[in-house]
Amino acid sequence: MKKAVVLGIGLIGGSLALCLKENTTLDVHGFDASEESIRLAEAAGMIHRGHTELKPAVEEADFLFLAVPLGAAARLLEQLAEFSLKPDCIISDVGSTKGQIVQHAGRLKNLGGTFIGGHPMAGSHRSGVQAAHSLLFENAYYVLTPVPETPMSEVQKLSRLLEEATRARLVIMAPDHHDRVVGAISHLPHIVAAGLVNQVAGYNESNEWFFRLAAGGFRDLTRVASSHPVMWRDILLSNQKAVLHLLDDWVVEMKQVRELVSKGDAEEIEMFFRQAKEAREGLPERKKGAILPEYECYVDVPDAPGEIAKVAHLLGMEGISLRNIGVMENREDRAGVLRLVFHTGEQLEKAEARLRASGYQVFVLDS
Ligand SMILES: NC(=O)c1ccc[n+]([C@@H]2O[C@H](COP(=O)([O-])OP(=O)(O)OC[C@H]3O[C@@H](n4cnc5c(N)ncnc54)[C@H](O)[C@@H]3O)[C@@H](O)[C@H]2O)c1
Ligand SMILES: O=C(O)C(=O)C[C@]1(C(=O)O)C=C[C@@H](O)C=C1
Repeated sequence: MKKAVVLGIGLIGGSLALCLKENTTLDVHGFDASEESIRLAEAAGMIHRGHTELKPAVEEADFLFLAVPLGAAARLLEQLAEFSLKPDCIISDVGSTKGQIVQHAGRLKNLGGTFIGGHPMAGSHRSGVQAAHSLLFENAYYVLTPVPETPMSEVQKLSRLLEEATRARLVIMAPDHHDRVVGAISHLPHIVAAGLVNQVAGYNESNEWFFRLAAGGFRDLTRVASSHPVMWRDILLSNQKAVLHLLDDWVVEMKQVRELVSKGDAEEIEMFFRQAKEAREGLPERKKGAILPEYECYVDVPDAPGEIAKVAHLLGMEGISLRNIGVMENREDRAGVLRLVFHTGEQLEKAEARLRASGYQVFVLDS
């Protein structure tokens, strides 16, 4: 039986291990510096076998996946270069930037097997093995970044395995191209979200109404500011050039808005928002979930006993059936947010109207 080892059983590594175990015939091993994560992964049946020592974990491996923060991934690669891996072993990673790690692997002349950079474009602000789930990558793009020297047969082998395991859409990109694009749609937004939260947190220190009044807009826009600081530190450090360029453009963009506001230019201000709305509505849809698209909304509820039952009862009385219900944990204060998923858009609309009529605040996100 062929062996796959996931190094780092957190959100992404745990999800990948689950996918490999559920959807392939591979013997799936997990390695993590944290004994607790390995214990949890074994207990949840995420892996066939867990390790906290590297050498026995990677021996005889046919596939190795590095799923640790980028700084740790570079150090793990150096350690792997000291072992004699199987010559046909494929080593990949899931890191959010690709240029630096691909270059690093290329320089490690003793590294056995073939290294192919990888990055699933799916994730969460949550981290750790407890946040892992097997549908995380479904229908998401999964980028592979081979270099010209990488044998095509190995790229195909990895691509087929990942497609089978994760049901993601595999795409191939040059590492630098990947870093420029992902810098704009992921790294810059994370910086903006964190900067905004820090700015408002500063105001809130002397006046706590700032956080208390924060509603959908602030919360939607800043969800990702709850992400793992070490992971994001490593992402910015490993994508310095692209991020600096993007930040310069962002400053120009903000200066332009400042100018419009300072001039009181109504027409141009409206145009600024109109252009963004049109562009946002043109984003390609990403349908998640087994087969069905998600018809979902978020409802603010007081964090009190019986609140979930009250919402479910209201909907039940209208004959609206729920496909899924979840409690979001991203509220710092006393209220909570329920995520409701319906089978059809019609049911979603009906539920929205019913809940609003009963005084609930309902948010429907554009897909
Ligand atoms: N979180 C996301 O949304 C997301 C999405 C795509 C890719 N990624 C990338 O995936 C990688 C992992 O991120 P995550 O969100 O799964 O993080 P995580 O914190 O959930 O998991 C990381 C795991 O690695 C372990 N670990 C850390 N250093 C280690 C070391 N030296 N040796 C062994 N184990 C070690 C930790 O104990 C933890 O279990 C990062 O490189 C990140 O850039 C993250
Ligand atoms: O959904 C989130 O919370 C994420 O931040 C996921 C996200 C992203 O920016 O889209 C974060 C980093 C990854 O490299 C890929 C995906």
